[in-house]
Amino acid sequence: MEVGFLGLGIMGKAMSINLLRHGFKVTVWNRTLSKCNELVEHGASVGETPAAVVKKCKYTIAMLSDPSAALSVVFDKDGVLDHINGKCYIDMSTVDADTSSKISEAIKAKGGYFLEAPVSGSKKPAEDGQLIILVAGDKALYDEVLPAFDVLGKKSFFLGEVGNGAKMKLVVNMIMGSMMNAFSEGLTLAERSGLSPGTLLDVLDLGAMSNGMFKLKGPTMLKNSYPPAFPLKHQQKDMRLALALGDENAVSMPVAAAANEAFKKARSMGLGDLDFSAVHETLKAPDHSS
Ligand SMILES: NC(=O)C1=CN([C@@H]2O[C@H](COP(=O)(O)OP(=O)(O)OC[C@H]3O[C@@H](n4cnc5c(N)ncnc54)[C@H](OP(=O)(O)O)[C@@H]3O)[C@@H](O)[C@H]2O)C=CC1
Ligand SMILES: O=CCCC(=O)O
Repeated sequence: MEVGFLGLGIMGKAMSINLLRHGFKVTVWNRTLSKCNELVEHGASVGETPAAVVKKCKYTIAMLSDPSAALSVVFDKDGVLDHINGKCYIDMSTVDADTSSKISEAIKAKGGYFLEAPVSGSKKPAEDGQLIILVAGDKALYDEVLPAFDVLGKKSFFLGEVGNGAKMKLVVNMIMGSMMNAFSEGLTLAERSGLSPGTLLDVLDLGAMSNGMFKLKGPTMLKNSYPPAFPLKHQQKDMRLALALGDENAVSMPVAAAANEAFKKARSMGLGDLDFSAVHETLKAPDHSS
């Protein structure tokens, strides 16, 4: 199967390398074109523009930072729409349902086929083909591209009409962002009250709250180390979009709202490009206890 891939950030790079490793022919494009060079070393071809990639490939996947990037790649000059007639577009970026619907409508109006397919799972699962893929849109296209989803992920869910994949992803990340803040507060409280935060990790791991995120991020957070797997600026974008979904549906989300404030504070401290676990740093204000 020949696929195009737009967006070679942390996720897009890992996903496209994984596709190449599994025998897919991949043509890549990235806004900063120099980032394509590493993919060429892995066997990819390069398209000069999103339009050129779509022209060449029957299926094009996108993995872009946010709604504005996702819209720009489709609607701007030399964008996806130029050659979409008869072609298939799969947007795996995390965006809101409105953005996804706008893209879907425009693509269908030009004779193309569309799926939204945001993912749960981060850099390592992307490298290992262990993502969880939240798909919605054209069911026939979903069935057609299952071989690619099977390489990229350990499980895909077909959720019905466009928007449902985006909403599911935002709900999941809203929970994750809130949990990360509670976890950071717990680590800080343990330390400041004279307990060993390392022992707290062991206690948590043995009980009902044991989870992959605490296990993965806890040890690095205790070392004040936040190499970006999921950049904090993207987690804050997801909290913002999830809160907007809460507004639309009159769902009160005080915990998520507080978590969003903490991520905003972290961004204002210049931590946006670090891993989202760097929200831990917002709790390290000078200690006035003595
Ligand atoms: N990292 C993670 O763990 C996960 C991320 N996601 C989601 O996946 C998406 C990508 O995340 P990730 O790879 O981490 O992000 P990165 O910040 O590493 O990469 C972002 C990508 O978007 C491109 N981009 C940004 N703005 C524009 C624009 N205006 N026009 C065209 N391209 C643009 C960047 O291009 P350039 O190189 O030129 O800047 C880059 O290729 C996001 O929606 C994120 O929320 C989902 C699951 C996990
Ligand atoms: O959107 C990013 C999700 C990161 C994860 O699921 O670990």
